[in-house]
Amino acid sequence: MNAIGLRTQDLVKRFGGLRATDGVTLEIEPGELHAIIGPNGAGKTTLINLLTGELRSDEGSIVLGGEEVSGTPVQHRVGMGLLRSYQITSIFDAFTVVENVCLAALRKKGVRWAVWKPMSSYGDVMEKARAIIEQCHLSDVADTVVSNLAYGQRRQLEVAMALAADPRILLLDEPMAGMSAAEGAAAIELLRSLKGRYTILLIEHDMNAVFSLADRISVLVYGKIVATGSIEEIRNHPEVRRAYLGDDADA
Ligand SMILES: Nc1ncnc2c1ncn2[C@@H]1O[C@H](COP(=O)(O)OP(=O)(O)OP(=O)(O)O)[C@@H](O)[C@H]1O
Repeated sequence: MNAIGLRTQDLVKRFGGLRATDGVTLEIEPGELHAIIGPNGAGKTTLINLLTGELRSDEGSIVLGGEEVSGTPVQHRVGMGLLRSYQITSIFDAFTVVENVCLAALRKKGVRWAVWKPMSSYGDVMEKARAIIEQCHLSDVADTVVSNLAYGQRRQLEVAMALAADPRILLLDEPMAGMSAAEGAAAIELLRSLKGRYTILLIEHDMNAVFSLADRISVLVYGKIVATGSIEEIRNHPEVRRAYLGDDADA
């Protein structure tokens, strides 16, 4: 397994007087699917931005695959295999699905795409792209121009493009947001098929998705982790029920 782990210790991010990340200590094992849940404004996106390097922490450490990375830029962490499913690379609407996945793979290899060369001339990359597309259940639309995709397919493509860059740890920020029930079910299926092969940090509001996929869950409230544990432990945790699920929650 190529997956790497991630640890944070006493991580702090302040916005003026607000501690959006307030002493977060997390330990994510290689190959684990670890979900982070929490109410709106709890600091989930801020935490992801600290992990990718888009934001700089004020205090604390981030250790990726054994290396302290808290002072390093985004590209260094991408080079270590830390990939975020959106934003890592822009999708070209006028290109097909397979062309977009090829571009993501080429970028990772440091190869610049020569516009006058047909994609098919990048044989090995094309082969890899097709395999990833199949894995992401996008084969039927592989040669479709992205602007014609359904919303859910576009979100699957974002994951496919992250996979094309050979991730060792994937950060997924609400991958099911805005999806229909059928699209959400397809996305859950995709994530299930990726489980164990990559380390995955999943931020998701859809509790069905979280409870059906996560190995462990951490609950973030006002910038602090109030609980980390298995699905059962989180479901039954009194503070979690009070702060997040609602005291009468039986979900
Ligand atoms: N750049 C910023 N400047 C000032 N305050 C910020 C900034 N970014 C986030 N915040 C504040 O930090 C807190 C955490 O925000 P964050 O977006 O990380 O929460 P979240 O858990 O991702 O929320 P949501 O579930 O609604 O996406 C919020 O109070 C937010 O208003």
